[in-house]
Amino acid sequence: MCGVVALLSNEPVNQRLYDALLLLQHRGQDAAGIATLDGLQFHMHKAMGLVRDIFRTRNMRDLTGNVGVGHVRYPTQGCASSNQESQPFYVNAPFGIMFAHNGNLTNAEELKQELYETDRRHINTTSDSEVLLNVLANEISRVTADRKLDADGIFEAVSAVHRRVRGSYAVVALIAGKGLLAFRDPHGIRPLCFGSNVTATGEKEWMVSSESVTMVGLGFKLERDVAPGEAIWFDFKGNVETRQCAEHAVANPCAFEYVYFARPDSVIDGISVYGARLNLGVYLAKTVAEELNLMDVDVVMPIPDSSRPCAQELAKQLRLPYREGFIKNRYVGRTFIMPGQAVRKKSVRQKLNAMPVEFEGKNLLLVDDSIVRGTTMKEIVRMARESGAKKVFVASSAPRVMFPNVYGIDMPTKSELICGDGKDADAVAKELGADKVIFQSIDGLKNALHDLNPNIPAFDCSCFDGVYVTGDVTEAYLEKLGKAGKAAAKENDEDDAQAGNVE
Ligand SMILES: O=P(O)(O)OC[C@H]1O[C@H](OP(=O)(O)OP(=O)(O)O)[C@H](O)[C@@H]1O
Ligand SMILES: NC(=O)CC[C@H](N)C(=O)O
Ligand SMILES: [Mg+2]
Repeated sequence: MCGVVALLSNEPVNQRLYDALLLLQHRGQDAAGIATLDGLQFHMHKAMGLVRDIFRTRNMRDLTGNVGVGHVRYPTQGCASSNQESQPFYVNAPFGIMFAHNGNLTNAEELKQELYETDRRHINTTSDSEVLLNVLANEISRVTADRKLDADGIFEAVSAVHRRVRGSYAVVALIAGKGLLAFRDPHGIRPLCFGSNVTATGEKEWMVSSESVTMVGLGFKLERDVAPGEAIWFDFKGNVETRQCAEHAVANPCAFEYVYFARPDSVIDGISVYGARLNLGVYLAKTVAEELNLMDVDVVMPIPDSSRPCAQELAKQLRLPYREGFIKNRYVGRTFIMPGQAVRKKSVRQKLNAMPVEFEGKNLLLVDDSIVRGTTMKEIVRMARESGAKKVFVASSAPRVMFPNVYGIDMPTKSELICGDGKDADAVAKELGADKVIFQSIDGLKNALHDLNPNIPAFDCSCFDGVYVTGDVTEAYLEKLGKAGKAAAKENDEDDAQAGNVE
């Protein structure tokens, strides 16, 4: 999962793009970048690392201009440790395009070949985002071969992109001298919204962003989500046009955004992420009440951070005391989105500390938002026992994660998932060393989200139910992805070992 943002104003945007990226940091911790456009000249600074470490005053000073795009990266394809693959990406023709992408293409390999053989375009990295940019550039080139670029031409190009590209993509693209384009894949798997503000001189300025939290943080009014398949064109003359560019657009937003990825204070496709997490607690409480004798539970305890709203609501529903027993070191980032398994493991230990007073002699019901590889929960159960817990029950607000995710969450192989081999809850409990493990049901997850926006026909729940909404994901593709994922994981672990990040 990555974060994208774009700003179009009549005032400088560098500082505000930086502020927006800080608010999107939870979506990607590996690399970040900002590009601005000043007249016809792009300025860019991108590097590996966290936003606050990458941008120095001298970099910020160089990012002049009143329009720009930004990106925080959590790699899903290509090389995690290469600055070459951090975003924004740039192509100089047609016009000069600066581009940022959140998502993952499922036909990137075929497109790469097609781009070379047919469109005579070379892709120099292993990033699918560079592929997507070149498809877009090629289609804009084709449309403008014999006419000037206008909104119709832009929308025609995006329609062609939708016809050629499969997978998930939420995109912002800045075209030199022309305008700012935003579009979302026909299933709307990854989030994208836009908002506006009035500047000191009374002119309207625009922001496009992965999450609405940036609108609130920067004083913009959220207009709405970009619809699945829709494109929005903000030209530099001040016109804004929107069009549905997909033939069969249907909303299938990713359920995992609500479970874990997005910030709780964002609203995605009309659903408050915080509200979704509370409601997941309501449904999870029902399952817990069926499967556990509540007399056996002394306290409900969250695993900070993401599970807190769910755990609080669950405790309220079950009329059980809620206690914080794990204290989080606020200087350690999210562990799930770190690229190597060894460093993830080490970080869980650095990140969470148990307070014995909340554990000694007690039966705990630990609540986490998800158990994916089991890295977090294995350590947590061990720490709970070491701190004197009597019984350790575990509940997960997400169902069992059994299938790889191909739409922008880095879990490409079944073998790395604790439930990838179909393990049931009892077998998971054994592996984690817990007395019992209870998972949310898939219906519980779907209902918890549907309750909050019945207009969404279906959510992408592929990592839970194996249903891939784009319809093109084959066993052969998953096998190939698995192999690439394993190789990347090995490389990341080796890099971490070399850098001394792990023992
Ligand atoms: O089973 P695993 O593979 O360990 O993955 C699941 C865990 O990872 C995430 O936490 P993370 O530390 O990334 O972020 P958080 O602080 O937002 O909870 C998530 O909230 C779970 O705790
Ligand atoms: N998580 C994402 O959105 C990643 C974007 C792109 N696929 C990359 O690997 O850089
Ligand atoms: Mg967590």
